[in-house]
Amino acid sequence: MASSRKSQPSPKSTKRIAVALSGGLDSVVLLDTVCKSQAKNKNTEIFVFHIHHGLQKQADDWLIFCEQLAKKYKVQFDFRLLHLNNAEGNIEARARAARYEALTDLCEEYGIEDLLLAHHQNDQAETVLLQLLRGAGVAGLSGMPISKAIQSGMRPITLWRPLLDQSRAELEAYAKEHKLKWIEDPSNQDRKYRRNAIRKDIIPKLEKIQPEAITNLARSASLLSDAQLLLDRLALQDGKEIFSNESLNTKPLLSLAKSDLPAANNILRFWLKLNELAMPSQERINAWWRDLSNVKADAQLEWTHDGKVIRLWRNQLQLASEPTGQWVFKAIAARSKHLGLPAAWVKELQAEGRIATKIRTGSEKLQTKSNSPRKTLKNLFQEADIPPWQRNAPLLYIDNQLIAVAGVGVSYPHLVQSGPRLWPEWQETS
Ligand SMILES: Nc1ncnc2c1ncn2[C@@H]1O[C@H](COP(=O)(O)OP(=O)(O)OP(=O)(O)O)[C@@H](O)[C@H]1O
Repeated sequence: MASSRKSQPSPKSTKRIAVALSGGLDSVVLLDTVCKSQAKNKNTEIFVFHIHHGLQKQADDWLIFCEQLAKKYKVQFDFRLLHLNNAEGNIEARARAARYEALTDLCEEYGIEDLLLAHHQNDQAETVLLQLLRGAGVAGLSGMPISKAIQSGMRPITLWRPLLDQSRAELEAYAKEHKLKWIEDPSNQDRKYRRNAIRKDIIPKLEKIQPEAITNLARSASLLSDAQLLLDRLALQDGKEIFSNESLNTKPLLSLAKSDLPAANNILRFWLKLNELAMPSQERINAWWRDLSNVKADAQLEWTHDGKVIRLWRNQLQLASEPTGQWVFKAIAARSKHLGLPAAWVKELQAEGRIATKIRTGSEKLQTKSNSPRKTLKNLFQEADIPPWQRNAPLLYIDNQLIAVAGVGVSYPHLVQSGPRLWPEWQETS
C-alpha cells in the first residue's frame, strides 16, 4: 500500500491533479474520464485519494478496490484512515467534514492544485430539496458550486465537480458502455439518512409529475447561485461603513437594521460566510437583533454559533479567537544590555523558590513607567485594547512582587531595583 511520503512537484514538473475516489459509480466514472482525457497530456500527473472512514466492515475491501483501480490506470494512490466514533450524533456530517479535511491534507502533502469530486446532477437536486426542507435561503438553495477555492496551508487548492451537469442515469450508461466495475455502499440504501429517503422515495415521485425534475432542480440551484453572487456584492456595498477589519461595526449595522432589515441580514450572513460559519436560522438571526438592540452602551454580549463564539465588545462584533494552547514561561536571551531574562538567573531563582507565576485575582496593580502611578491590571488591559476574554495572561512574581504581566508590561520599579536585566516573555503554545 502507498505510504504517506512527502512528494512535491519538481519545479520543471507539471500540474498535479487528484481524483477523490470512493469506489462508487460516480467517482469510478470520473476517474475513467479523467485518465482517458489526460492520457496524452504529459503535463498533468494524476493522483487518486481514498478515505477509509473506519465505520463499515467492508471498508477494507473498498480501500483495496480503489488501490487496485489506481494501479490499473497507472496513477499514484494514497489513502487516509479516519477514526470516527459511530455512537456520536450526526455521523454523516462528521464523516463528510473529516473526509474533506483528510483530502485537503493529502493535496497539501503532494502539492495538488486541483481536487476533483464526483458529485453529479442528482446529488445537486437532492441537495436543493434537503435545503428546502431546512427552510434555507438563497445561499443554501444554490447547492454545491462547480468549483471552490480553499486556502489551505501554503498554496490554494481548487475543488472541482466536473460531473455536476451529468445525471446519475448518464453516468451509469457510461459505466456500462465502458464495462467499468464499482462498489455499492449499503449505507446508501438506508432511509434513516434523509438524503437516501429523498433519493429513493421523493425524487421518483417528483419525476412522475415532472420528468425533468432533476435537471430543473439543478437549474434552479445554478440560477440561485448567480443571485447569491449579486447579494454578496450588495453586502460589500451596503457594508462599507460596517465591515471594519474582521469585525462588524454594530452602530451603523443596527441603524441599517432599523431602516432596511433585509440588507442588514444580508451583511450579517455575508460576514458569517466569510468566517466559514454555518448559516443560522432566521429565528436565531432575529434573536441576535433583539440582543443587539437591548444591550446597554459598551456592554458585552456573547453568542455561541456553529461551535464558535461571537462577541460584542466596544461596539464591534467579532469572532472570538480562543487561545488554543497554554502559556509557558521561558527564559530568553538578553535582546540588549537592558533587556533579557538570562536562563542562568531564572534557574537560580527557581532553585531558590523565589519565582512564581500566578493567575489574576482582580486587585493587582503594576507600574509600567518610572513617572506614572501604579495602575490596576484592568486599566492596563483596557489601555492595551485587550478584550476581556483574553485577560487570563499569567502574572510573574519574583520574591512575591508582581514583576510582569504577559502581553501587557513589566513592573518598572522592580525592573530598576532588581539589578539583573529583566524582560520576561511568555509565548502561547498550541
Ligand atoms: N471515502 C471516500 N474517499 C474518497 N473520496 C470520496 C469518499 N467518499 C466520497 N468521496 C468523494 O466525494 C464525492 C461525493 O460523495 P458523496 O455524495 O458520497 O458524499 P458527500 O460529500 O457526503 O455527499 P453530500 O455532500 O452530497 O451529502 C464522491 O463522488 C467522491 O468523489
